[in-house]
Amino acid sequence: MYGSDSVNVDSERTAFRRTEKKYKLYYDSNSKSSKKKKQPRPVDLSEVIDFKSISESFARNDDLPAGVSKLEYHFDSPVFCLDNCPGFYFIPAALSIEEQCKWIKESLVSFPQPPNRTNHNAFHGAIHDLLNAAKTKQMLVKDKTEPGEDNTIAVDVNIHNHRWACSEEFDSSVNGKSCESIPASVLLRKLRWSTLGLQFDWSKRSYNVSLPHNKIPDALCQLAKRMAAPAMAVGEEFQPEAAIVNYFGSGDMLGGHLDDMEADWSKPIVSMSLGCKAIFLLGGRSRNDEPLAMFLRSGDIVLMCGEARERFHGVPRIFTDMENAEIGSLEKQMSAEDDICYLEYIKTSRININIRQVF
Ligand SMILES: O=C(O)CCC(=O)C(=O)O
Ligand SMILES: [Fe+2]
Repeated sequence: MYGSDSVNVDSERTAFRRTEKKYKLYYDSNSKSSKKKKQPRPVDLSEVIDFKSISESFARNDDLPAGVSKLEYHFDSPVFCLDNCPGFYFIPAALSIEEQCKWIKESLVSFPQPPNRTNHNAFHGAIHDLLNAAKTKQMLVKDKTEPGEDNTIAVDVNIHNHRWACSEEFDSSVNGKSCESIPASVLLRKLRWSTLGLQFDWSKRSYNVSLPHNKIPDALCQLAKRMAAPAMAVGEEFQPEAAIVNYFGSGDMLGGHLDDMEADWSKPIVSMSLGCKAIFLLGGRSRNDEPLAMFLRSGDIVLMCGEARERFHGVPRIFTDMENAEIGSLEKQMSAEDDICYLEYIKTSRININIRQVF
């Protein structure tokens, strides 16, 4: 899926890699060394397909650009298809602002909770309550104290060999013992993925059904079933069994890949975008095929099934600047005091939840 081959083996000679480089965030080399704030290298976005403007012009005058069709499907939002890419569906603004906020919060609060795994498991083991710990400025303390020894640090949670401690109370020289500590805010910033439902084992590139897991939460299941419907055969219902939540910060990208670990490719992957706007690349069966670039905004849904699942795809860029991020309505919706931590996070981040039927 996101195997390291996606960027390393894939040389810059492939069309996919060249397009990734075209849109990737680079800083101008001379501005980096200067005292001035570093400036992103300007990028030409004129070839990026914009389904928001396609949708707006369709609503105004029933007009669609060549190669784009609208599916005859009774849905609140229009469902667009690409004529030369069967199995690919784009539903712009499919989620209301309220739904977007709900799923941003869930992605930060409950989705990274064990038994769901995250990229932090490999180094830190299971971490509980990350968002709350970041909100209350705690540190993850890896304690070298032997079990049973006295411990004077304020302890809020005690899991395995690490625990949350208040930053003010934490002193690495407590008891003269060396402790490793990492601010929860740093761990939250470095959260890259979490897996829901059946757990995906990245090292084996397969689902490991023996790992403990919870079912996909009911509300997410219902949403995925509803959104998958335009891509399902008549009379069939999508069965959400696993989901991967991707977290992107400024400069992060998801290299070109195929999602090929699910048994039945006729079933769609339901992929929802939250937060800052991104560029999505939809390539062909080979990395040598020139990919199409399109914007993904908060609330957009993409479905990929059938032939579309054989196409390389990836996310080379997210936009975190005010002008391009396009999260004004989200910011307004999250302006309440209680939501500040989510707002601070999402102002410079994108979250993607993609839901899969595994069997
Ligand atoms: O972030 C996205 O929009 C795409 C995610 C994706 O392709 C994946 O997780 O397999
Ligand atoms: Fe993917």
